[in-house]
Amino acid sequence: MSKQIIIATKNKGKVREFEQMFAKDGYEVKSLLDYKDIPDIEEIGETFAENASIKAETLAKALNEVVIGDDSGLVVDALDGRPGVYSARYAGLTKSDAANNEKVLKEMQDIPSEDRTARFVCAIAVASPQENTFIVEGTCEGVIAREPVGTNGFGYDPIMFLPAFDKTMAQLTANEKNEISHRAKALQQLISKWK
Ligand SMILES: O=c1nc[nH]c2c1ncn2[C@H]1C[C@H](O)[C@@H](COP(=O)(O)OP(=O)(O)OP(=O)(O)O)O1
Ligand SMILES: [Mg+2]
Repeated sequence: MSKQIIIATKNKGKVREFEQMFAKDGYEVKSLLDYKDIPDIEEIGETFAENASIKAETLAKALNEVVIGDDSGLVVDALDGRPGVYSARYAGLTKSDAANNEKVLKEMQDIPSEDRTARFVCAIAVASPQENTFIVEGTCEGVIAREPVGTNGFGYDPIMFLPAFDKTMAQLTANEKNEISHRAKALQQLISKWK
């Protein structure tokens, strides 16, 4: 019997990263892309943790299985924490990564280098039909670039510059990103606290 993890996400970039990170433990990853009959889950929470819980609990209930929810996004200091929980829909409901990046860069155009600090945040919630929901969080610090650079990853990766690598997140290989990302750190928390 193959081990299976169900993630309450429709985001292909997240699914790919969870597949990469769970592959070494022999888990098969399922997502909302495999359960087409589940209605859209509304992200009405005010925090990443709330939205991760909403996604995980909704699908756990629908499937009567243990489910993981991931709510994540970009928090920019000079923008008072925006896009934050609105990261996916920042430039509109079409949820375009390119348009979101463009909007952040435009809002940041007059912000000097030293004030361009930002972080990715990822909340992961584990919901089960029987037990209380369990939530962990990971962050990854960087600065907002002047223009998009790199083609790996997804979302805001091309505009998130990581001084320690002298590269944007979109210039890292999948393996490099999966060692240092907010999602990787949240998953490490989950694994260490789960036992
Ligand atoms: O590693 C990342 N590198 C770059 N950008 C990222 C990352 N992780 C999340 N992000 C961005 C994508 C999206 O603009 C938002 C997540 O929004 P979020 O609602 O959690 O996900 P989503 O709507 O794309 O899929 P779903 O809700 O079905 O999981 O933050
Ligand atoms: Mg979403």
